[in-house]
Amino acid sequence: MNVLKNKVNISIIQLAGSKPDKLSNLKRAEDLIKEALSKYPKTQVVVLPECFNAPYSVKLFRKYAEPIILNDKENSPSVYKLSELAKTFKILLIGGSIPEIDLKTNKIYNTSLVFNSDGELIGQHRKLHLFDISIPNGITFQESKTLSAGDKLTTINDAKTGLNFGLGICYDMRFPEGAMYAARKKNASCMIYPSAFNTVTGPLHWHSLAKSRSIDNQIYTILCSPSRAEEGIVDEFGEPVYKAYGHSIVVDPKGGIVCEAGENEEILNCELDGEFINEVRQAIPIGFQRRFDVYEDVKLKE
Ligand SMILES: NC(=O)CC(=O)C(=O)O
Repeated sequence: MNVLKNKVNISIIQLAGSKPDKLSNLKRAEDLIKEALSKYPKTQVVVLPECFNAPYSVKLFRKYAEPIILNDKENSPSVYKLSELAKTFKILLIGGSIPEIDLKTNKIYNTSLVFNSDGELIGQHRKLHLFDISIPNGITFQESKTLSAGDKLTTINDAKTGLNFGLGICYDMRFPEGAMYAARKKNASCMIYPSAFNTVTGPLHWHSLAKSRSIDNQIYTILCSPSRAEEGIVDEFGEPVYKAYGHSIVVDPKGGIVCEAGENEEILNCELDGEFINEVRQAIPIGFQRRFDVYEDVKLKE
């Protein structure tokens, strides 16, 4: 089966770590999307990083959270802006992630929204695996203190670009089942993870995880991070809350790095090529060679 019929051109925007002013974060995203399209006019898909509209901070998620209401600039300014940008620039926009409040339950989620080139919301992923870790002399982060976890895997098929992809957020990439489900069950050609690793876990695992998700499933893996400012991501008092790793990256189905950013604000651009996926799968046909007679099939539910 042809996993991706036509080549798809994608720009990955390594935005500056978010500042306390939400509207200026949205404006910065708009400016860099404009820049991406003027530098790379063939761009069909744009990806933004995790928590691109607010400081990445357990204490601040609730303060910055907004409900997902369409066409409501006042109450859902980020949702409004993402839809407008997708429509204005005629792009499939993977809108990083934003803190979301569910007004029925009052719960907060870390949510990625996807808009097609008509500005329609075609997908929504709530971070499934919350980033709760404690590395001695390294970093402690407990998203579950204020966030709730999503309860669904997400794959999205965009009819206009022909891109069929799995979507996860950051820590989700550490759990291979999401990528396996997207690639094996849903025929996805890539996994896209808006992310924000840090300067402790980034050097440890960022590249290896991107390569693993690609090699295991013979798909493209796209990680989009905020840039690493000297002072890191700060709160409204200028206190550092998080230092993002940077190094946004695209890994191909063979495990090769297609492009990688440094630590500063930067725009990556490349093409996703379905023919290359086919070539890799023919050369190393692991898709047909699984030994479910020896080990049980992984129970990937619909
Ligand atoms: N920020 C995250 O969700 C994940 C992360 O930094 C890591 O897994 O490391």
